[in-house]
Amino acid sequence: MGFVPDITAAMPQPTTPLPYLIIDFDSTFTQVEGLDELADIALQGHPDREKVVGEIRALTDRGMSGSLSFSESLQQRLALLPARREHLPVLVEQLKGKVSESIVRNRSFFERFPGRVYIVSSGFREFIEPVVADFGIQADHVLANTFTFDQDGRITGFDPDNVLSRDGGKILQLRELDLSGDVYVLGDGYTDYQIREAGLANRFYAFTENISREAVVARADEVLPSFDEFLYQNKLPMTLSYPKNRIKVLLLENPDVRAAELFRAEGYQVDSVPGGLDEEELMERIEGVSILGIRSKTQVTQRVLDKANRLIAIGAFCIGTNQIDLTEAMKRGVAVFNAPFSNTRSVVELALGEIIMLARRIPEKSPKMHAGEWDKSAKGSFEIRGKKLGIVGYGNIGSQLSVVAEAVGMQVLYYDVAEKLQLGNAVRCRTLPELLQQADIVTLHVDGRKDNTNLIGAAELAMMKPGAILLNNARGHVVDVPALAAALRSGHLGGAAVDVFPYEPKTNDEGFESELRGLPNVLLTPHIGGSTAEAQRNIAEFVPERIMQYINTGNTQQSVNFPNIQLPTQQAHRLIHIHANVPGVLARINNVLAAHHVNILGQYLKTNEQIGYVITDINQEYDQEVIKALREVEHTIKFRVLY
Ligand SMILES: NC(=O)c1ccc[n+]([C@@H]2O[C@H](COP(=O)([O-])OP(=O)(O)OC[C@H]3O[C@@H](n4cnc5c(N)ncnc54)[C@H](O)[C@@H]3O)[C@@H](O)[C@H]2O)c1
Ligand SMILES: O=C(O)[C@H](O)COP(=O)(O)O
Repeated sequence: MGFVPDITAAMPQPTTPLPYLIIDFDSTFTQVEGLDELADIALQGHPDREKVVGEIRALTDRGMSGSLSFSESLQQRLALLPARREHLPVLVEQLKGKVSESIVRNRSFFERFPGRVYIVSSGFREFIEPVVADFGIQADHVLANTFTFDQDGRITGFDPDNVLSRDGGKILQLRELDLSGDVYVLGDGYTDYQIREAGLANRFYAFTENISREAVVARADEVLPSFDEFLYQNKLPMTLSYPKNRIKVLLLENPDVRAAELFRAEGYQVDSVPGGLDEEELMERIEGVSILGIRSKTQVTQRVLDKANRLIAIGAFCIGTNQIDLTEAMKRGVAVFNAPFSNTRSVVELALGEIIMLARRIPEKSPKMHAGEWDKSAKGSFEIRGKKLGIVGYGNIGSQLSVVAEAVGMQVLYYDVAEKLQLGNAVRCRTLPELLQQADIVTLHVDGRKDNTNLIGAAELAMMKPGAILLNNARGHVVDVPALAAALRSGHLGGAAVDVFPYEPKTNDEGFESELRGLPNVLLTPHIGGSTAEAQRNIAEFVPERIMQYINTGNTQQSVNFPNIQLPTQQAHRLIHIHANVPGVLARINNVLAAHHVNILGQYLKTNEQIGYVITDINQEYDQEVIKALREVEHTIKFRVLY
C-alpha cells in the first residue's frame, strides 16, 4: 500500500513501446550477491568460513566497483569457493527469500511484460533461472554464466566460451542480443554502466536499494533507490501509488536515532538538523518535506505551514504539542501525532527526586562541599513522609506522580480543570487556591495551552504556605518567573525546581539566562524531564509508527488534531478524503461514486468542528475520471488513494 499526493500520476498507461529493460541480478534483482551466499552455504561448519567468505565478498566488491577486472575477480572467487552441485538448490531457496523488496512488490510488472525484460548477469544461470522464473521471466531471457563441475559434482570453474565470463562481457552480450528500440540498463555495478558507455543502452539507472557504489552512482543517468522509482519516472504501472523514496522526512532537535532508522527502513529520505530551527529557517527548509519531526522547541506556526507545500504529517517527538499551530495544520489536512506517554515515567521520577533533594536543601549543600565547606546541619531539612503534595494538572504525569508519591508516604491533593479519576487516597481540590493554601510542595503538570500562561503568578505564590516548595516540569510560560524569583528571594518560598523556561536556548552552544540563576535552594535543569534513554527510545518508535500507519492505511488513531479513526484492514483501493466540515460533502463524494458505478465496500467518516475525514474502500474497478471528480468535490482539502 502507498499513497498518491498527485493522483494524476497514479496508474499511468505504460510508455509505448516499452523500452527493453536489462536488469542485473546480484544486488539488484536480489538483495545479495549469489556467489557470496554460495560460499557461505558451502563453508558451513568450516573453521575458516568467515575469513574465506570475507575474502570472496571483498573480491566481489572490487569487481563490481571496477577496481579489479571482472574476469580476475570471478576467477579468484571461484578458486576460493569449495561449492558443490548439491549446494545450489539450497542457494536458490535462499535467494528466493532475498529478492529485492521493490522487485517483489512489483511482481505483476514482470508478469505483464516478460518479453521486454532481460536479466543480464555475470552470475550463474544455475541459480538465477529458477529465481526469476517465479516472476515470469523465461530461461531465454536470462543471460548469465554457467558453472563447470567435476565428476564428483564439485564446482571447478565457469564455461570460458560464455561471453559473460570475459572482461566487457555484458557489452559483448548486448551486441549479440542486438535489440532494436530503446534499451535501459538497471544495475548496481560498474559492468552495468559499461553497457551504456559502449553506446548499447540509452540510459543507465544505478540501482541503490541494496548497495550504493560511488563510482557507479557518479556515472548514472538516474539513481534508483527502488524499482518503484523507475516505474514512477517512466509512468509504468506500479503497485505503490507513489515511490516511498520520494517522501522526505525532516527531523529537528535530535530525536533518538531509532526514528531515522525506522523512516529509512520504510524507504523514506531522511534529513536531520541537530538543534532547532527558528521560524524563518524552518520556512526555508519545509518546502518539499512530507513529514516533519520536532520536539518541544520548534514552533510550527501558520507562516511555516503556509510554506509547507507537501506536508502530510507532523511528529512531535515529545508529549507537548503547544508549539504547533494544531488548528492551522488541521485546516491544511496535516495530521499531527505525538508520544503522549513515552516519557511520562521519566518526568515522574525527576519530580520525585527533586522533591527529596529540595526538602533536604541539597542544591545548597552540594556546591558547598565542592567548594570545600563542611556544613552539617538539620536546619530547614525535612522528610517528605506525611507532607502534602499538591499536584496541579492530574493528567498522565500528575496522576502517575500521585501514585508514586503516596508510595513514599506523601498525602496527595490535586486540582484539575477536568473531571479526573481519583487514584489511591488522593484528595481533589475544587479550586487552585484551595490546593495552594494547603500544600507543602506544589508541582505543576498542566498542559501548555495558552490560557495557562502565568497560571502561577505573584498572587498564587502569595497563597502558598511560607517555606513551601514549587516544581515546574510542565511548560515555561505557566509560571511568572520574575514573580517566582521574588518569592524565593524574599524567603516566602523554601525552594523550587524548574526544568522549563519561557525562553529556552536553541542549542547547547547558546547560553542560559534567567532571574532564577544563583538563588538559594533552587534546582535548575535544562528541560530534561523526558530526556532519558528509555523515554527517547520509546518516543522514537512510537511516533514514526503512528505516522507510517497514517500514511499507509489512513488510520488517525491518537492524532492530536485529526478526527480519530481506527480503520479495518483495507479492501482493494482506499480513497482518503479530507474536507472542510460543511454540510453535504459526504453526499457529493457518494454522488460521484454512484455516477461512475463504483461499488463501495466500506465507508468511515468522522468529523470535528473544522474538518471531515472520510475513508471509502472501493473495489478494483474504477477509472481516472472518478479520481479527478473526487478531487474536484467542493471543500476538498486533501485527497489521496491507497492501492
Ligand atoms: N519537562 C519535560 O521534559 C516534560 C516532559 C513531558 C511532558 N512535559 C509537560 O508536562 C505537562 C503534563 O503532561 P501530561 O502528559 O501529564 O499531560 P496531560 O494532557 O495528560 O495532562 C494535563 C492535565 O492538565 C489539566 N489542566 C490543564 N490546564 C489546567 C489548569 N489550568 N488547571 C488545572 N488543570 C489543568 C488537564 O485537564 C489535564 O488533565 C505538559 O505540559 C507537557 O508538555 C514536560
Ligand atoms: O513535551 C515533552 O515531552 C517534554 O517537554 C520534552 O520535550 P523535549 O523532547 O523537547 O525534551
